[in-house]
Amino acid sequence: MANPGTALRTEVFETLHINTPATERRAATLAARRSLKKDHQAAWLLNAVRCIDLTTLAGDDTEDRVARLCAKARQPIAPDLLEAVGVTGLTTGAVCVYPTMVAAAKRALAGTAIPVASVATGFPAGLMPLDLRLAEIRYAVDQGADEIDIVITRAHVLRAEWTALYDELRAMREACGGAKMKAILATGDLKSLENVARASHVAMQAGSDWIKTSTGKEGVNATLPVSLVMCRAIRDYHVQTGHKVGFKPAGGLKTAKDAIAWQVLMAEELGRDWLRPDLFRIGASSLLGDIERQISHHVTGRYASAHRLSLA
Ligand SMILES: O=C[C@H](O)COP(=O)(O)O
Repeated sequence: MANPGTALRTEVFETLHINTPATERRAATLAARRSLKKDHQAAWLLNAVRCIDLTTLAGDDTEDRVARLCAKARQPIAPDLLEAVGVTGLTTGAVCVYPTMVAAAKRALAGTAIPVASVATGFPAGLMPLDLRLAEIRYAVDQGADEIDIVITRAHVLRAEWTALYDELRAMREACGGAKMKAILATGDLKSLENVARASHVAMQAGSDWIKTSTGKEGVNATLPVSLVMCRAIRDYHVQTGHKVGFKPAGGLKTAKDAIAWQVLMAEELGRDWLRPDLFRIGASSLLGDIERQISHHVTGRYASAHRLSLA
């Protein structure tokens, strides 16, 4: 269900303080969980696949590359491996592309329920006049995008301009129309965990359906401490308003181990509801390869050599 947002309520976050060492300690325990049984690991990895926003956001993207990405989204794991674990119909959560690639992605995914997400608003820096950023959202929606991944103006956070940030996000939300909105906070640019929490609250109050860590292009992208802070903000917002906002870590998630750690975070901090694609996405361009390798290991008992697995 879409998040309608609320009025801007700065009192929710203005005085908050985050204990950084405690956050880092808690995050470190998530990455080190040993309690997951082997059988359960395959199930967790398959769940990660259905939550992946399979992404290509490169300067040399072409319609052919996007078509190949979409073929992978339709069939992310080799059919013989899926059959061995008794799963059918597995797809990724979405594909994520630049606006000019949306039409090609829609064509390649015709007949499936896989949504197309488009970045917009001058991704990745967002340093364009607001009317052009809004026009870009409308272009992507016209092309058929089901979800829009916007970037925020980092300077609004760094200067504590909460009304400006809220108004900008509200305008973007409106430009999305019927498409869902993910707000990319670019946490690597925000300087402090307090700023990450404040930006998370403003993005949710303005009606974002997901809050997302990073573009994948910042110097530091998704980390567990930042994700923990964002999940706590989602939890607080849910308690305050009854609305469930999703979470999307993105940038640098490459291993099956990462996929497990972030799902443990969701399950422990937010509960099992947040392990579904409507409330959890992993933005990743290369994670699928390692997940497929681990599932292959689970099925066959050995690691497949690289030439046996598709190029992901
Ligand atoms: O939103 C997705 C990111 O751009 C993907 O980052 P990645 O290439 O590090 O997986």
